Amino acid sequence: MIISFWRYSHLALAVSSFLFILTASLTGIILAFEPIQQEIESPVFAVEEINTATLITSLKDNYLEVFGVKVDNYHRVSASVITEDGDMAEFYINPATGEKVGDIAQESSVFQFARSLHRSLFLKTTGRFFVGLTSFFLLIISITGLVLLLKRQQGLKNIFSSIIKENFYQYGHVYLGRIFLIPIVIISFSGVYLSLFQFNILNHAIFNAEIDLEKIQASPEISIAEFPIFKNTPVSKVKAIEFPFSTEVSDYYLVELQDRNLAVNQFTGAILDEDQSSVTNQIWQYSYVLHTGEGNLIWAFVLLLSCVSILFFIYSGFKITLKRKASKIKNKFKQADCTHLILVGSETGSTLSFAVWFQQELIKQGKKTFIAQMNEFSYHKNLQHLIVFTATYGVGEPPTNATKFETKLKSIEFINKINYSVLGFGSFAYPDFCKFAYTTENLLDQKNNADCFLSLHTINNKSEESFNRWLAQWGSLSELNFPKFEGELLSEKRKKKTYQVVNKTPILANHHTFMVELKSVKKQNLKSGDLLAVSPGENHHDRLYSLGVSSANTILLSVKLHENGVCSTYLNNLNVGDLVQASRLKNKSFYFPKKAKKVIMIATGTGIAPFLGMITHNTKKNPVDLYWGARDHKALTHYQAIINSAMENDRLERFIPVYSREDKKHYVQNQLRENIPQIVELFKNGGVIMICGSIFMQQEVLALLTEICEDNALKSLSAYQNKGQLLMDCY
Ligand SMILES: Cc1cc2nc3c(=O)[nH]c(=O)nc-3n(C[C@H](O)[C@H](O)[C@H](O)COP(=O)(O)O)c2cc1C
Repeated sequence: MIISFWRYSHLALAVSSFLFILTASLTGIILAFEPIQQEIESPVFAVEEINTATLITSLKDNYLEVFGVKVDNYHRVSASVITEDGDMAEFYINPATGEKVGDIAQESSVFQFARSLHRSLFLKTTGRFFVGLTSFFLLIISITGLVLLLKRQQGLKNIFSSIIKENFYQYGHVYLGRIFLIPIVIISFSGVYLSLFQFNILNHAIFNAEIDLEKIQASPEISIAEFPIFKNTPVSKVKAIEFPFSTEVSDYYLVELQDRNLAVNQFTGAILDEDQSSVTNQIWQYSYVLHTGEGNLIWAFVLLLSCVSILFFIYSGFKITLKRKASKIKNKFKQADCTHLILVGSETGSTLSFAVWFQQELIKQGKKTFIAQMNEFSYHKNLQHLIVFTATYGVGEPPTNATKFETKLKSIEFINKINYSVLGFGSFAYPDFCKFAYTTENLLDQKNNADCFLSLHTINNKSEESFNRWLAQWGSLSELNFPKFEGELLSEKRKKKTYQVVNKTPILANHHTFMVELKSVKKQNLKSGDLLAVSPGENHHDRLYSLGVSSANTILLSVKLHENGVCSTYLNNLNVGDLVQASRLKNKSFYFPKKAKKVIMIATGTGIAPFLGMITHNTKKNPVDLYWGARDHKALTHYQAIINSAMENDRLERFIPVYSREDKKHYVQNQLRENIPQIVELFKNGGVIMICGSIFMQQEVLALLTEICEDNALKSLSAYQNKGQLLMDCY
């Protein structure tokens, strides 16, 4: 696995503190309910509108003696008093009347348990230390996460732009990271800050009133109701008041306000001493409220959701890491003995998985092959073939393990002639598609003794089909026969199901196409656009087909019979009633849009199958145009009835067949060019373009769409793709 400093720090800290973070989040979820419960249960008094003078007077009127009052973060006022019956008691009061409104309840044992675990893991000082350290780790994990997010989204200004989907866990990790990053930074920072007090690194300043007792006056005495400081201070600003112990003039009120401490003469109301609350204390107060959610229902709820999100981050983070760890660089031979060298530029490991597979296949074919990261490039005179597999990051930049490649290459002289081939991995969603692969090819181009064996091939979104096309070309040039790369899609152990053939058309002469209709033996919910991986037998790999769902809810497959095609031959030999083993792969990114003012479907050949299903089930009668490219009108034979029925039922507005050997003799992209205003309208109005069929057609159509976007001052095509206005399933 190859990772950058930020990714490594993010991962290493998450792994090392995962058990503590897990405990803190689970207990945090429980504790978040406490302020929610308190907030709901607490009697509400308008403490902003009641002044402290009223509070003190009413207490003095109601009780024999008052020791003190406290106002908590929920704005509940409690008093410690001697009642008329002579009992010492502490309870909640109405601040306006001084009357008792409720007992101070014992904290529930669930919250007590969760709090102890949350604060000290039941390990006293050692536990508190680990909890503090965990908060610190969480803070760093959040900061490194932010850096990774900024890199992924290409800067702050794009932070809320749509996220490029690679898989569910990666998408969820980034999506929720964006939402919960700030609350988690606040939780972790406040946690660290509160911990500093536990270890006396920071201390609460204690207010020691400095008063010259000789000079305290008992006159002019005024009633408490007239004390300016009490009259002008609402109860909401008070944290605690300690009442004078006796009626001696040297005893005074000790008042703790939100922002300062005061000593107040009990006869004259004069302020005897005053101390601003220290910054440390104030930050403590904010940290405490932000960390616990006390007194703010909405924030408590945010804390609850943040703790739940941390659980998701832990789970999805591990899923992502395990996936990335799947491929590792391993070498069987010494580099000096190898004729083939594969260099890999990969940040998150997916390019590496292609490269490792290719290395193994070359070795199987008897080629001594070495694999290395691009940064580790070194030359040996036995080298004949240099194959570079590289991803692109940032704005067309190299992945972290390829940053030194250019310098290394410049310092190398190829003593003997070598052949090089570059394979670029990237995504159309980025403006600089596979740019670093182009840079690499240019650099190699300039070297002496280096010949281009196969010119640059680019792969969008880790497309296995596209990789297989490169493989076939590279194989034929080097006279090697490679099996198909079937990557993770097919290597995953999926459950196979049994399907029965309910219909099969004969082969269409000259076109070699046929339709198969399958029905799942057990009930299954399928959607047009899903993929069916058909098993042609034990010794063969599965083959993927885009499926359509017919009006009778059967699976429609449109198949082209290939001369040596194991799976297409297998399907063609089936008879009605035969059973087929296959598994369904959900392909959510290629479903018919639920809401779209207009849909343009573009297909060639058998790529029409999912669209046949989609138009059949277009019950809302959304306007759909279907462009379909084929050699001649006979190719339509199998699909004609479905298309006619969809048009009659207004489920398909326009069907535009484009025949390359008839009429104008042109291709779908030529036909689309005649309808540019309609495409511009569609992009502007949130319509959707769906493409299914050959990669060649896809590339031509994408080139046209890019041109249309540029010429008509629209957004970039990748922006529409990110918004789900361009859906593709090409092979
Ligand atoms: C943050 C980020 C930036 C990217 N930038 C580009 C880019 O500029 N051009 C491009 O073609 N692909 C870009 N990609 C797509 C990756 O190159 C592509 O997903 C590649 O298959 C990843 O390979 P890896 O898993 O081996 O690192 C980017 C991906 C991410 C996450």
